[in-house]
Amino acid sequence: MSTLSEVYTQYPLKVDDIIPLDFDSVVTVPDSHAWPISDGFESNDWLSIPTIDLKDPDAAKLIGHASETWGVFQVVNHDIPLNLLDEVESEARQLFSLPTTQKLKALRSPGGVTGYGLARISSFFNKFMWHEGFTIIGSPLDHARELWPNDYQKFCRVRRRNEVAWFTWSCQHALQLNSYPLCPDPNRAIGLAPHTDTSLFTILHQRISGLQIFKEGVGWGLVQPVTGALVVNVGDLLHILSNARFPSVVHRVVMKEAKQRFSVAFFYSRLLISI
Ligand SMILES: O=C(O)CCC(=O)C(=O)O
Ligand SMILES: [Fe+2]
Repeated sequence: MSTLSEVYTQYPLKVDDIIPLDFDSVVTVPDSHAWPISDGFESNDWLSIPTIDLKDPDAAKLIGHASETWGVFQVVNHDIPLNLLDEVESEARQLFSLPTTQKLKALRSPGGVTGYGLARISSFFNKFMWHEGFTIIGSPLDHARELWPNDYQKFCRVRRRNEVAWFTWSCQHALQLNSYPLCPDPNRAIGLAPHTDTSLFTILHQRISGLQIFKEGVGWGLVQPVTGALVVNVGDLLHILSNARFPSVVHRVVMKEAKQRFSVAFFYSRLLISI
C-alpha cells in the first residue's frame, strides 16, 4: 500500500494550486475567489450534533451511536488542557501573521505533504478558497527554522507538547493548522469547499463558528463552537473499514464572523497497533 507522501510525490500539484492569495493586499474578493452566490453560504442554521461527555460511563455507546447516525459529534471532558489548545492557536496566529514573503519560505513543495500552502483539495475546484494552511507530519523543525530563524524552538516545543497530549496510542497522524483571513465579502467566498477527510477520523478545535456539516434530508448546518470541546468526525478510511456503517461526513467552512478564524485539525490515519 502506498503512503500519502508517495501518492503526493506521484501526483505533484501546479504551483498555482499551492500559493495562497496575499490576503492583506486585497480589498475586494477577486474573481478567482468568488463562488456562485446560490450556494447558501449565508445560512445561519445550527445543526444539533451530539455532545458527548467522555467521563459518562456510556461514552463508548454514545460515540458508536453518534458515529453511525451523524458521522460527527463533539466531546467534552477530554482531559486535554484548555491552555494547550490556546497555546497551539496562539502559535498558529503568529505563524499566519508573518509577512507573506516569510511564509512562502516554508511553502509546500509540488509533490510534498508538509509546509505552508493552499488546501490540497484546491486543485479539484475552479475557484480558490479563502484559506491558508500549514501541515505538519513528524518534526516541523526545518520549516520552523525558515519561518523564525532566531526563535524556532518554541513552535516545535508547543507542537511536541500538543502531540503528547493528543496521542494516547500509536498511529499515523498529521496536524493541520488552518487560517481563514478576514474577508471583504463573506457571502461570495468559501473557507474550505465541501469535502470529506481521508483519515480514519479527525479531531478539530474551533473557537469561532464557520464549520458546516451536510446532513442528508436537512442540508447544510453550522457546528456550534462549545468552549473547550473538540469536534470529532468520521473520515473516508473508517467509512471504508466499517463497510459504510459509519458515514464519512461531508463538511465545508463558510465565512461567518468578521474576524480571522483559526482551526486545528488532527487527522488520524492507519493504526499501528493490531486490533
Ligand atoms: O476549519 C475547520 O473547521 C475545518 C477544517 C477541515 O475541514 C480540514 O482541515 O479538513
Ligand atoms: Fe476537513
